[in-house]
Amino acid sequence: MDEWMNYERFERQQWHNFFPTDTVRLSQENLDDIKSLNDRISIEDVQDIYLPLIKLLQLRYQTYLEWQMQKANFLHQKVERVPYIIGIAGSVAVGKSTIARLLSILLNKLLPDKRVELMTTDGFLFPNAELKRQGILDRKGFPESYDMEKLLQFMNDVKAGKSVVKAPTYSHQVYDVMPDRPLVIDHPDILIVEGINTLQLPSNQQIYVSDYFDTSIYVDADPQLIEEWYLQRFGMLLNSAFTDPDNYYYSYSKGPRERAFEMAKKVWQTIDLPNLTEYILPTRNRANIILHKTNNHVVDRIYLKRG
Ligand SMILES: Nc1ncnc2c1ncn2[C@@H]1O[C@H](COP(=O)(O)OP(=O)(O)O)[C@@H](O)[C@H]1O
Ligand SMILES: CC(C)(COP(=O)(O)O)[C@@H](O)C(=O)NCCC(=O)O
Repeated sequence: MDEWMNYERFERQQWHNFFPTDTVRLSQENLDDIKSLNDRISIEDVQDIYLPLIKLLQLRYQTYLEWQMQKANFLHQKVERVPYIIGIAGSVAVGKSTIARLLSILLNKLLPDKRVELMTTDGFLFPNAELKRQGILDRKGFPESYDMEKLLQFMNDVKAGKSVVKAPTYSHQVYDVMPDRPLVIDHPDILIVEGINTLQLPSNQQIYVSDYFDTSIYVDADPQLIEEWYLQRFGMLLNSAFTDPDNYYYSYSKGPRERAFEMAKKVWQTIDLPNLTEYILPTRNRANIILHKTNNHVVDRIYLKRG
């Protein structure tokens, strides 16, 4: 069966024409925020792709608020403010967290009176010590390496409107979870949840994390390009490790650079690529929206699920 049959496909120019963004002026402050997030993000992409996407998300959000009100009236309940949750999935290093942060800047611009928060599911990985104990350190990122029960409980608490919910965090530099640095989510209007596993069915649970999503986005690209982006990011991690003995990559940064890159290439080939092929890519067509990227992270087409 054609896995694309329930999607409509839009080319870049066509997508841009749905919402000619000459009408939205990004302030210098917005541009500075975007550039400080990642100075390689193309502002043309922001105008052509992400602003129309934000407009679409805004329309979905308005419908959601309306539905919350209708439902409460029907059930004779008080209208509660329930966070709207946007999920972002895709391979390691495809650019999920960059897009998540960009969307949060743009949502703040378009909906200044709404509070937007951001979290990543990396924090729900088991600590390295536990992965070692189970003999699965080389399976980091695979479904069994996450505490999915804890993640589902987190999603449930947020959707139930609990006011202060803590999420554990992860550091790429330390290469481990940071139990002392939880992220506090305090009843946002919109929560963006980003992670490779956000559209997966946990192996030992019956609930999908995405059951809590009001919109889901899958970021897609050719695995060969993603490998390139993975190695570029590795290069940046290596550069910043040089002066920091606590950094996981410190010893690699002191040795020959080619050796470090050989190691990173091997990690991509033996861990992240098989994870993409076996567990992440098969979740692609659960997403409402698929963003397809080509060279230099440029989005060349977008798919919208019908209905
Ligand atoms: N739009 C973009 N333009 C340029 N570089 C990008 C863009 N998005 C991501 N990157 C770079 O690609 C690499 C992977 O991005 P990241 O957001 O860390 O991916 P993920 O969260 O999916 O692992 C990083 O080095 C990041 O700076
Ligand atoms: C922590 C991660 C699973 C999360 O992925 P990301 O935030 O990069 O999308 C990944 O970065 C990772 O560490 N994978 C294990 C193999 C590796 O070192 O790349």
